[in-house]
Amino acid sequence: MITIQDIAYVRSGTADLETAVGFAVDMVGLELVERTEDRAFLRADNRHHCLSFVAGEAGVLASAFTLADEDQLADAETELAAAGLTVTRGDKAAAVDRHVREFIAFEDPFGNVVELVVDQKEVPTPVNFARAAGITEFGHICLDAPDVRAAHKFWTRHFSMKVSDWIGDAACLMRFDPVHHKMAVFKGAGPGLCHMNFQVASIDDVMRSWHFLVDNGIEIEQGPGRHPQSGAVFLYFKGPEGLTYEYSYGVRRIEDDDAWRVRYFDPSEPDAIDMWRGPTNRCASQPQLRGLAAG
Ligand SMILES: CC(C)c1ccc(C(=O)O)c(O)c1O
Ligand SMILES: [Fe+2]
Repeated sequence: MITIQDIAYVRSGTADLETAVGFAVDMVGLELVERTEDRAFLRADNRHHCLSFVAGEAGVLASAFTLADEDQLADAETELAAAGLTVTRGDKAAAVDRHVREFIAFEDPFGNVVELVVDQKEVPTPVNFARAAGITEFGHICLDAPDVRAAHKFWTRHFSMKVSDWIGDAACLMRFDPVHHKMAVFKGAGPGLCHMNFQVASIDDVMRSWHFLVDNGIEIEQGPGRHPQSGAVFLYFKGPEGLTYEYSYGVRRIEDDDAWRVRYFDPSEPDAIDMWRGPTNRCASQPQLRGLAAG
């Protein structure tokens, strides 16, 4: 069993570094910590970065989680290889590029590239947010997979993850610490990053950002709304090259694992992911998920 310590970062390719960075800074509000000709690193909290862009082909390159130390990394390497996965150890230059000491990479059963890292660099100075979006931290990663049940099996068999809630066969929300979920899987045609989430300090922040993003002509995918699963007030919006960002406020904590009863939400219900039943542009390509699709 591989014990996950936390989420680390999303690494994304971009065919237009300038635009990708401009959006992450000016719209999302992240701090640009480092920029070279073909790289950019952005942060939302004390992690050196939670999002990096690499100039090249557009699309997510990897999603990363931290492990406690090298021994755990070596054990993870052994366990995943024994499960039949191809596991690659990052070389020194690649580790430096990720601002971690060591890492391994593998593809989940659906082709999502996942990196497990040790000693992600911590930056203790307060974040110099580019705008007052109220971001408090990098909240969660949501991956796409065509078979959410199989993805749940993979993540709970090999990793210290527990399901918090199901949204039918459309989504599985998982936790590895008291936060309701820091990892989710959403039904998609293939691998991909469904979205990356940032927690904000108040409902006012969500609502203010909604107006700000609309005023700036940004595509709102869904929200403002309230997720019945985590209880969080949310807003999804689209960045360049299809990268979806989510702000949310008020995610539930599960302090007593034994007392938590996993719930099952019916994705065909209109309030499956939004108790406020607001409109959505989400899942236009998957009308079978009626509660999650444009209504
Ligand atoms: C629809 C997606 C997977 C989803 C569902 C519920 C929550 C939540 O309860 O906070 C999310 O954050 C989601 O992204
Ligand atoms: Fe989310």
